[in-house]
Amino acid sequence: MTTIAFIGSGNMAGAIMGGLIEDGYQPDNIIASDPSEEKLAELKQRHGIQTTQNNIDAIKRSDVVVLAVKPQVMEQVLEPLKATLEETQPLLISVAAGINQYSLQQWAGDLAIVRCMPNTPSLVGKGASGLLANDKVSDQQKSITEDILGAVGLSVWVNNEQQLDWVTAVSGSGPAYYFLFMECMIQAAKNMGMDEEQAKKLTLQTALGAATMAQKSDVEPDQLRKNVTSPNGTTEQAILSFQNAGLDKIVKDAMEAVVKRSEEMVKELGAK
Ligand SMILES: NC(=O)C1=CN([C@@H]2O[C@H](COP(=O)(O)OP(=O)(O)OC[C@H]3O[C@@H](n4cnc5c(N)ncnc54)[C@H](O)[C@@H]3O)[C@@H](O)[C@H]2O)C=CC1
Ligand SMILES: O=C(O)[C@@H]1CCC=N1
Repeated sequence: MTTIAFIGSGNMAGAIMGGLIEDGYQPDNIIASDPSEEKLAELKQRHGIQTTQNNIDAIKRSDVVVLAVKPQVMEQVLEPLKATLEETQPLLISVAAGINQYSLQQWAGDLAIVRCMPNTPSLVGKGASGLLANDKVSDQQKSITEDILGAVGLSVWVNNEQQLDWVTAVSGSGPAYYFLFMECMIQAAKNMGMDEEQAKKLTLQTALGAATMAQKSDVEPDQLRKNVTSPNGTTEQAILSFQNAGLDKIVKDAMEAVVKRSEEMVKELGAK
């Protein structure tokens, strides 16, 4: 079985590791590397995986290296690892937002690199990832990448960096939009006087029910919405309220802001 090292073992790495183990991946074949003893102890206790504070040691023992540190520290994290990476030639998968293939190749060396944009629902096997390979990635390495990300949800290959920015706007950042919407619904229900626990239970089940219906049904989301919206009924008033507030523009602006920030990050943090 392929051994996977995670360089950086925070939220995103933890979500992928958790999803892999949930899917039956051997914990012995996962190595979490992180400076935080506390995070490593928690991961070891929860998943029984191998842990280390030594990135080089983790790389030497693995076939696939997942880079899951914050974009702001990627360059400094890779600098002391470049020689080992070039020597051992693992498949490198970076999940960092705003760090493009060019920068990764400059900092990590001449390797097979997949730039991946995953999302945190990977933790519960419902991840959605975009993948961009450089020309060093073989078909076999593509299929290993698909197996890893496939174990935690669905994945799609894209052809260029711009398409990966679009993936970031849809699914990378997307879970946060739905969480925000849940927060707003729970708060509004509380303001009406509903018990918080009840509001939370009903809101989450409604989100799950709507997503499951949209995924399982052949009917498009707009028709599913119309099916809930009786003429002159209650839902119609909510939909009108959203439309009058310009919800379509609000969502469009938010997603365009993600793409803009991704492009800015490439300029701010990328290799010159
Ligand atoms: N959180 C999310 O929803 C998503 C995050 N990402 C990307 O994933 C990456 C990680 O994000 P999060 O997991 O949210 O951040 P995080 O802060 O939870 O995790 C980063 C981890 O890197 C560790 N770290 C710092 N310096 C290190 C070093 N020298 N060696 C090894 N580990 C080191 C930190 O201790 C921390 O545990 C980012 O680049 C982000 O753009 C991508 C998609 C979604
Ligand atoms: O907010 C971020 O920068 C990361 C990338 C996508 C989701 N979280």
